[in-house]
Amino acid sequence: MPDAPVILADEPGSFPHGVLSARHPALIRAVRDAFPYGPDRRHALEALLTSATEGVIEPLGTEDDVRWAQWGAREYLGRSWFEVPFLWSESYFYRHLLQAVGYFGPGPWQGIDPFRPFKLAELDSVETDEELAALDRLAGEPADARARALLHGSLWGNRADLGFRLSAPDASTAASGLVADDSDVLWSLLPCDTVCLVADNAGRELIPDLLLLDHLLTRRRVRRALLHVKAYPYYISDATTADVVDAVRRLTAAQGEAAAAGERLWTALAEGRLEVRAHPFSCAPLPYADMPDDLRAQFAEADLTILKGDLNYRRLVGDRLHPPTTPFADTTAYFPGPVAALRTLKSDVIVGLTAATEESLVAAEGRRWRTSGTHALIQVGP
Ligand SMILES: O=P(O)(O)OC[C@@]1(O)O[C@H](CO)[C@@H](O)[C@@H]1O
Repeated sequence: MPDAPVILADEPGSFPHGVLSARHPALIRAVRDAFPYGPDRRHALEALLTSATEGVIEPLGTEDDVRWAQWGAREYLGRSWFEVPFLWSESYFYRHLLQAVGYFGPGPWQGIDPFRPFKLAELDSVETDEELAALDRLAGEPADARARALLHGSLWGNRADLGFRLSAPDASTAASGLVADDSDVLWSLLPCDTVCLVADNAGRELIPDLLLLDHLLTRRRVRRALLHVKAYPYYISDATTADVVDAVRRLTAAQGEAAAAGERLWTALAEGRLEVRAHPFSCAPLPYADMPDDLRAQFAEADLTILKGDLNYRRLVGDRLHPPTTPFADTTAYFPGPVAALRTLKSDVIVGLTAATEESLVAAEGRRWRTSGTHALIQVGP
């Protein structure tokens, strides 16, 4: 449904309004408190706090303004953050946040990921220890059962999103079932030559993503894997190349099966059977339907592309209020090859449900199922 309404954040009480009015200020404060930034950076963060909640969208004042103009800024500068497409304003907020902390330099804070302390804390957590230890128990299972467990590990790892947890203190609420499950179609596409996984969050999501890729490579379900990460820090916990390195190191430093997987992943990276890519469009405020030709060609190289997470889903099907029964294949027909979405539901966008599933979710939860992170889906198209 390309004509379904684009999601804005202008309605108080709505999910997107809450992200801009509560999550973003909380994030600015968390970043400010996580680093001994000097007065200049603190002042810039305060200014962003005011702008993002009460002000209008302003240029960056750097050469990156040219790229953002091509990505839509021409149309949105001078307008309230709440009145432009939610996907756009969120993305631009993160770009401004990097500006405020001096990430793009020049200066002493150049290249310092403002979200790194949160990512590292997660890698060091007891939960990560437990998840890695569970791999030893999985080792005795038949290959099929192991594969399915690893797929589900990667899927539910998407709940480990720091942005989500900033505004959802009850995020540990037990997970429920899948609202759509095309996993049989996904498995039917394997074995194949090249799988591409478009990563989402670092830490407790990236580790199971890597374990899934390790399994596919080791069991010869794929010959090579392409791992797309963000070109720079984004949406708090989104994975960059540095986060891939941290995750693989975390695995190699563990015990048992986790350490063995870490060693294999290290070797696969060194041999090019696992290749990390970071395209600038990974941080664009636009749907994948607008992807540039060179990225389209990269996805076309793959026999299967797996997109992880909520934001990638919004970008894949379009950040719009689609009727939930819109076929997933209709919204992804433009994608240059078979594409799978693995996502926990953390925003209003949803397609590909049966009428009965939508009805029972609404009857049980009103609108909450769309954003609570307790439901998940595996959808495959086109
Ligand atoms: O892409 P992810 O990490 O699964 O989720 C990102 C997210 O938490 O951020 C956005 C709101 O800020 C929503 O798309 C979603 O709730």
